[in-house]
Amino acid sequence: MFEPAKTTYQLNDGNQMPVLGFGTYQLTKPALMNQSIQAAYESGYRLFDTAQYYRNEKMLGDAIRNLGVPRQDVFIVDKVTEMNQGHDLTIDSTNFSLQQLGTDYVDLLLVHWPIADKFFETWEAFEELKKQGKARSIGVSNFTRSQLELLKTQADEMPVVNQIETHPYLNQTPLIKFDKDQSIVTQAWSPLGRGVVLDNPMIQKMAAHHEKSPAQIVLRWDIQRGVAVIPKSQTPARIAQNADLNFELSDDEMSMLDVMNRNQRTGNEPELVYELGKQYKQFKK
Ligand SMILES: NC(=O)C1=CN([C@@H]2O[C@H](COP(=O)(O)OP(=O)(O)OC[C@H]3O[C@@H](n4cnc5c(N)ncnc54)[C@H](OP(=O)(O)O)[C@@H]3O)[C@@H](O)[C@H]2O)C=CC1
Ligand SMILES: O=C1CO[C@H](CO)[C@@H](O)[C@@H]1O
Repeated sequence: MFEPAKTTYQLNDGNQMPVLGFGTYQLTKPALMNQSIQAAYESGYRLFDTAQYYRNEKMLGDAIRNLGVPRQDVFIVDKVTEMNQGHDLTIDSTNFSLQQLGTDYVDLLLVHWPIADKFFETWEAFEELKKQGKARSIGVSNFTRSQLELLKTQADEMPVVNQIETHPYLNQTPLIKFDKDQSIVTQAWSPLGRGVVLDNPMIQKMAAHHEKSPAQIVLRWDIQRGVAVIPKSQTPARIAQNADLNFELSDDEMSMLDVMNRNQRTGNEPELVYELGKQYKQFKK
């Protein structure tokens, strides 16, 4: 039985993280943010995903406070943007993010993208923020296997979450397996491929069969393959629909979804972003 408010993954640091979360990228108007967070909370979402880059932390913090629920009832994910990486900037910008959100801690703090020239010092700052209780859990986003292996050579503690782009057209099966072997929970960003995968005829056929929408099929596939999801919608009916995942895909349906991969990204290629950091390091020498 999938009950959004109660279904969680056990993280490697002992904390629990909801399997379902709500993405807030591009929600930049207070009224729409309020309405969307209210609808999401009522539908059972407890995790809310933001980033310094989204310029909406204050708005999200206000919308959460407007719910009138205890702080511990929600799970806030924030991310330190490329520009704010490095030891001191990570600490300072996170303190500013906490002020913007109006909270003493985030439940999960992520390195938004791996940047070569700030790689280890950023993570050191993350470990300090965790010790100070400002981040209950620490993780990364858009890290490849080789970047996780590199981090392991110096990290005192490894990330507990890797938030990556994954959907049926970018299934990321090898990285998800590697994450799992390292006790890292994979969280899918753009789980709906920003809408692109919803037109797939085979997904539509499965949706008709289950009397569900294509979005529900894709989100259910993620949950059944052990991946956490953070779909975004500003449409109340879709917000509710994306949390209504109480059905099961057969093994055959799971296999069909598993082989739709086209290596098709909606966002940046993590290795390229990382390499740019390397080039910048050379340039500064
Ligand atoms: N770590 C990272 O680098 C990144 C993290 N993220 C995070 O992941 C979240 C989700 O990814 P995002 O890029 O927003 O894309 P999604 O894959 O969640 O797709 C969002 C789009 O799908 C539409 N949609 C939502 N639900 C349905 C539905 N049931 N039926 C039809 N269409 C639907 C939305 O429309 P509408 O809103 O109009 O309803 C919107 O256009 C972000 O909001 C952000 O929090 C995203 C990108 C990168
Ligand atoms: O979180 C994010 C929102 O989307 C952007 C555009 O694709 C990404 O670059 C960024 O990582």
